[in-house]
Amino acid sequence: MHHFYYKDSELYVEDVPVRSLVERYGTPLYVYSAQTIIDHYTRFDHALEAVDHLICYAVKANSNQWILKQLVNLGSGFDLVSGGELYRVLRVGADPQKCTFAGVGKTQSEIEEAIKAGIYSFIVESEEELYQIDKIAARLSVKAPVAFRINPDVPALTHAKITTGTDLNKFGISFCQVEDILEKSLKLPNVFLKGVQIHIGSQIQSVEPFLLAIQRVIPLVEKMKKRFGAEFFDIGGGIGIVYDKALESGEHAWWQERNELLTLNRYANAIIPLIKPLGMKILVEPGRVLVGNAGILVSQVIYVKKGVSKKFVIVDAAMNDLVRPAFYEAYHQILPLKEQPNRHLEVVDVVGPVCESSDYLALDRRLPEFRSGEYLAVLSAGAYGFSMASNYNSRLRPAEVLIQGNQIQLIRKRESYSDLVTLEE
Ligand SMILES: Cc1ncc(COP(=O)(O)O)c(C=O)c1O
Ligand SMILES: N[C@@H](CCCC[NH3+])C(=O)O
Repeated sequence: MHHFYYKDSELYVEDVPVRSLVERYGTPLYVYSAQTIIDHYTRFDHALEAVDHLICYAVKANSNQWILKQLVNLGSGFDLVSGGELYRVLRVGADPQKCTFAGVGKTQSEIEEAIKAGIYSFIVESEEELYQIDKIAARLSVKAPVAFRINPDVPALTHAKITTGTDLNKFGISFCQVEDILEKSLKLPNVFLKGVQIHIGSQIQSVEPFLLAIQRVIPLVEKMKKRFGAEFFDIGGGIGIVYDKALESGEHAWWQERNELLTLNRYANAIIPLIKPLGMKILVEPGRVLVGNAGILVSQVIYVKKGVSKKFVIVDAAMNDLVRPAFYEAYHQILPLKEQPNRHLEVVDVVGPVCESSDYLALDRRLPEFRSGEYLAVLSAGAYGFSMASNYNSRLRPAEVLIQGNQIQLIRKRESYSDLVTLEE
């Protein structure tokens, strides 16, 4: 579900023609729909209403302050993985008591910053980290809240690079080591057990891996509640979204819930019978499912090149702007800003100007013929799009605009050449 659709053959975001945005702000340009984020958050919140819950948005998915502000206004908490993310959420008025701090490599200064900010809980990923938190908390004369991230060793049935819950991954404490570390933690004077967390991966498209992981850890979670006073069970994020037919050309944007999709309701209905009997506060850490389909990346065709074996549509957005295709062979739907029903379809690679053969947005994609100067939209780019962007090849990172109804807000300016070098002076 999202608010991108065609009207009179023009691509719109909410009440605004995308064309008017590129004329004003240029390309490449990230365009977000605020209403889509609000709708997703609200749906998730309703879907979980049978349990005492807190949604902690995974800031890494899209960390623009104005996006975070939308989520603060909705009452969201935040899942953080760095001091930088903590800094961002505090700046936009997030309640630290709704923030968790995960990540395998929290530094001393990050731990200190999080304790001083008064976060709800650390999500501890190793024994050494636990001792470090205890030591820093002692120095600050406080008791720090900790939750253990259990690695349940289950397959997430997703891309290997975004699987996190098996013993081959660096994340969490192995299922079989948790009790031993828990016993040790009880002897530490400056930490106390607040909860348990799992997060098995990202872009998961069926409910089974979630069920398997939850079922696997439930006996341990119960024990941690009854014997050691854990108050929350954080079941992580990872819910996948639709990338292939995010918007069917010619159709209205409100795509129907299709049977095969892992919808928020389906997810909630499947897991609630398992977690409700625990009587604990349930945390979820969604990133992609809240913002993924709320953003597009708009780009202009620079050249069309007919090679011997392939035809290349060369655009002004590249892997530095959206790395997912290069990094995960990810599929993002591509649409013209202006529908041209009379154009014939052809198979092309849509590529950027970066000097890497993996710099592509689409490979062997059947698309309506594009001509230089025309615009296209790469859909479902709201999560892990700008937040993973870089300045590789000394390219300037794109501007970002947020739309709500007919309101247009430039939420990040396009970088300039001087931005590239200011920190080197
Ligand atoms: C600890 C943790 N929580 C939440 C998320 C959010 O994941 P997703 O965007 O797939 O919901 C991630 C990223 O995979 C993560 O590492
Ligand atoms: N960055 C990844 C997801 C990883 C999520 C963080 N653990 C993506 O674009 O799909």
